[in-house]
Amino acid sequence: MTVASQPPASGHELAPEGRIVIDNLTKVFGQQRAVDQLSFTVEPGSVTGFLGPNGAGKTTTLRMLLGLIAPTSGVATINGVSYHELPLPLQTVGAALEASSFHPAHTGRQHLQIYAAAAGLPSRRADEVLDIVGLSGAATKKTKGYSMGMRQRLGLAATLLGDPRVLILDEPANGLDPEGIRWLRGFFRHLASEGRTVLVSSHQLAEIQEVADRAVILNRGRLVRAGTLAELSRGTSTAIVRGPDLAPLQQALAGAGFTGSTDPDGSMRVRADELTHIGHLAFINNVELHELSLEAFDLEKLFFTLTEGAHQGQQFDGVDTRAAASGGQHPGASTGDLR
Ligand SMILES: Nc1ncnc2c1ncn2[C@@H]1O[C@H](COP(=O)(O)OP(=O)(O)OP(=O)(O)O)[C@@H](O)[C@H]1O
Repeated sequence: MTVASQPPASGHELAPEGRIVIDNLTKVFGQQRAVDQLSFTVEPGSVTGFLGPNGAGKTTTLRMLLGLIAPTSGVATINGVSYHELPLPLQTVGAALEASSFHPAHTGRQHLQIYAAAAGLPSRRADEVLDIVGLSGAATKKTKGYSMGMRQRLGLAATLLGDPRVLILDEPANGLDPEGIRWLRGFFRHLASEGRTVLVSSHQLAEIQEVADRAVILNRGRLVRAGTLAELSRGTSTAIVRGPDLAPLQQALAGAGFTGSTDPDGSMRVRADELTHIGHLAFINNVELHELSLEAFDLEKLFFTLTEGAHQGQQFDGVDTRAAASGGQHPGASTGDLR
């Protein structure tokens, strides 16, 4: 598959092709601020997870981006213009916002041919996109006999019909088994390596960690954090410290500006990207350690830390971890906020 060459939009030649810009976007439904002064950028050549719990405002944001509803204020652009101003929208953006429904008596090929015809695309595109998603073997099979994984692939195939530079997909990993997730990861990477923009919304954070290299995290309509997964993990890693008497170390850590909490079993969880400083403080304070380890990065845990402060342990320095996560610093920490 090759990247579609798009003519630059007249008057917007400077806007990088495939870039999505959400700028101060707000949507109010009655008393509800579904999306609240949201700003972030999605760059081409990457897979970006658009993450948030149910009701965070993901779908509302994507609907505004795709021109399906009007913002209360702010703008959402693709290639520097709103969706309605795109000269070739279907060849620029492929989107699947809700779980695709298929006519059960149609074959996969027929389903795609209908979409291709509606978009003014040649019928042969149906077979080309079936091939791209690995469904050629099921082209003549009725969709009622498709597995969940095959349905997901068929939905993806439909978004690829116009060979778009930008892909916007809602929960594409839903219902996929580990093999399906592995395939999806390779597929997204391939699309991104061709220079496409892949924006994938999900509340399944563990799955997104497998497929995305960047993430935009949303909660209650507002941006919580945006960056590469590596950047997001920096400054939010947790060191686990165990020992028979950690009180002197806890005091030393708080004095050195570390934040964290103590668990009921006496162990400590300390915000840190590496262990040298903590190990040194333990050494100079004569504190016996039974464990000093870094917890593996887990997007799901990060998300709950950022949005709810899910860890229930007692804060040992009085600093709310959410404050630290949204800009506070401790030695070796980075906010990871790219905006
Ligand atoms: N047309 C509407 N009228 C009134 N309220 C709405 C409308 N659409 C969305 N909302 C509200 O806006 C908030 C954000 O909803 P949205 O569907 O964008 O969230 P989401 O992050 O996509 O959630 P989910 O993962 O459940 O799809 C919710 O509180 C929802 O009830």
